[in-house]
Amino acid sequence: KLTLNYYNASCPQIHDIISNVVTTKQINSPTTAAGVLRLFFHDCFVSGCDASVLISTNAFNKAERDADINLSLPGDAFDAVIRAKTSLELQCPGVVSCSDILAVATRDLVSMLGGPFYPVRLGRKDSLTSSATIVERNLDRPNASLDQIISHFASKGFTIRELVALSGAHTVGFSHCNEYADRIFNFNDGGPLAFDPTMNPKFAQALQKACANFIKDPGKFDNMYYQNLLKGMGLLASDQKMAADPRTAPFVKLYAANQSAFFEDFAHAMQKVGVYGVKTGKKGEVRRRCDAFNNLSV
Ligand code: HEM
Ligand SMILES: [Ca+2]
Repeated sequence: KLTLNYYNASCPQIHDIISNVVTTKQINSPTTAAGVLRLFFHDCFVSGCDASVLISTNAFNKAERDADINLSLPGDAFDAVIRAKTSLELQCPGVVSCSDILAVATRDLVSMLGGPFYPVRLGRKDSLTSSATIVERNLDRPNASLDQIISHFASKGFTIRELVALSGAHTVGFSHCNEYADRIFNFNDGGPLAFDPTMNPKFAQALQKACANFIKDPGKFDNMYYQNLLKGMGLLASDQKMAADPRTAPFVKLYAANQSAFFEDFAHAMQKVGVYGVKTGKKGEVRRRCDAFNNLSV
């Protein structure tokens, strides 16, 4: 139901406006791109790509963004979308949905980091609800088993190959220490410096020293993530398991060896994420502000 030319008549400048705003934002705050990519994923996997993650909590409702797993989504990512919305409201008031902005901004930022460019179909409506309570059951934690993650992705219609390709998003951005501390300290109660044996020992020891915000390569979207997994240098336990498991390892090896194959599969899977659970027609609205429903009494 979504189309490439949805705003051709109502807001022909949509692509220029979004791309200008997010480019400026990315230059001033280089962590924006990874943040927006994660924000998009956390939006789409929780009740579809409908900007439900952008809603602010108020006295009557604890919104998705205040669910524990979303607290580490960076403010700069939200800010990028809000800035694009502000600019669009000046040029084409009340026309472009926040969920479409998030989808286009994500694509623009991925390609700005050197990742693939892919078409984004438009016409999503924004959600009429946002509830913190449904978030955790729709997103995986790094300590989930690969069985859990695979079956969760399958339940949303994503194949194992698509799971491995989408996880390549972890080639950019960073992870807070608490997300992998259980792998580098006191692993299986083996003492304070015991680490997960699937990790490269030098890597584990370096992380123990530096256990702070660990920068991978926030600046570039490439297939390093898969090459690192093969060297035991995956940060998250869930990622590292993909290099060892026979169901996922063939794809990890393929993408580590062949960046074009990764880009092609990633681009395809991102388009699929982008139409997951979208709302059209009366099932949603075009929000005036991305952080609040139009009917402020709900
Ligand atoms: C398969 C299950 C997944 C798990 C368990 C997972 C878990 C995580 C965790 C724990 C972090 C670190 C957060 C922090 O410390 O702030 C992270 C970061 C990130 N995730 Fe995932 N993730 C998964 C899938 C995905 C997918 C499918 C995408 C996008 C297509 C994605 C995009 C990102 C990005 C871009 C970051 C870096 C964010 C930043 O630098 O601000 N993740 N993920
Ligand atoms: Ca959503």
